[in-house]
Amino acid sequence: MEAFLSPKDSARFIAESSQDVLVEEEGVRKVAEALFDKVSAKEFSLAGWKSLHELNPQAVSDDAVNWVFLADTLNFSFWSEHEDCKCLVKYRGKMYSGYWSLCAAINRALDDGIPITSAAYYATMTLEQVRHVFRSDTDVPMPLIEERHRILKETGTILLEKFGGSFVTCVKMSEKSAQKLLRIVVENFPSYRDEATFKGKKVSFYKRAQILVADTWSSLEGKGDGCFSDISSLTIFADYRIPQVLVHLGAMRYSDELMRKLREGVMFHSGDQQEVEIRGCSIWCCGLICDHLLELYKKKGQNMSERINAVLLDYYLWDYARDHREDMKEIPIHRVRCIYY
Ligand SMILES: Nc1nc2c(c(CN[C@H]3C=C[C@H](O)[C@@H]3O)cn2[C@@H]2O[C@H](COP(=O)(O)O)[C@@H](O)[C@H]2O)c(=O)[nH]1
Repeated sequence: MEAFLSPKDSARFIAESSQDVLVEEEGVRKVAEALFDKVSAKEFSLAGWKSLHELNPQAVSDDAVNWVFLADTLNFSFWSEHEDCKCLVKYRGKMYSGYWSLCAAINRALDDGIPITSAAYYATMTLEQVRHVFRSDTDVPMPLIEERHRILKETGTILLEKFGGSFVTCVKMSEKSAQKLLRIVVENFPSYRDEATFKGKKVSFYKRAQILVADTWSSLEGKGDGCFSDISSLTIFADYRIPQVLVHLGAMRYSDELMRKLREGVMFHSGDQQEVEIRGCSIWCCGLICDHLLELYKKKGQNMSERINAVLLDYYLWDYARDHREDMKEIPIHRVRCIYY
């Protein structure tokens, strides 16, 4: 059976023949220049994963790694039909939305004595128990709750049967290689197989698998079993926020026809040509921004390959998108209900 192209090779192939999404070279250059001074900021650092996000586990521990595995197994599809009518989770007096509503629900369960990050528990949860743990504090439930239940059962059972119930086993098997861990995840956990066919070729994005490797790296602070020698080989994580911010910043552009569909709130399906073009061009665009940033520093005699990679660029742009919702409201997200992002 023909193998899937890697996310990086998929992105190159998609960007080369994309019809409705364009990577703007001039825009890429401008974004790289604008980020030049940001690279040394905490928002562009590995430490930012903990210091900027109170819901992320702060310890370096097996429990933290299993927290990350649970969160990234369910890290998909939080967008709501109406911005003012969405799932919110209240945790320690603060309301959280989107991805952070998932993290708040996980931490709320742990505080209530529910061992939600233990595979032995989540592999056998009933749908009612899943609804309770991930309940919203508004009357809008978290999207795709039935799918989340199915995936918890499937993923928890595999982790118990093949890896002793702990994602730490997978991390140790990866022998400090991000690509090896990525392969272990995609080969063993079906819900992470974020793949498509584009113009006759088998392409991959592996958004949740790649962010799982990245969040594991961050949680372990890039040390010990998390000292991945090839962390820079990962791409950004093709979700629905990164494309929005790239278009907002002028590094990427949609055709008039695609922009019209996005503005009308048209629903796309995972694997549609325009959806694949949005995701593939986002990955390719961010790879060019990274290359340009490294080049700018190289011209100043500085090798920044330890400080600039797609993971840190992604985290920075995703957090930027979070903090600039209002400024970006003219650029609609592309709407897909799927388990991949
Ligand atoms: N590319 C990229 N996509 C990311 C993340 C994260 C969470 N990462 C945090 C954890 C540590 C880092 O420091 C980040 O702060 C979630 N997502 C995706 O976004 C969407 C949710 O968006 P909204 O509805 O606005 O919450 C959904 O597809 C989800 O899968 C990321 O980092 N990069």
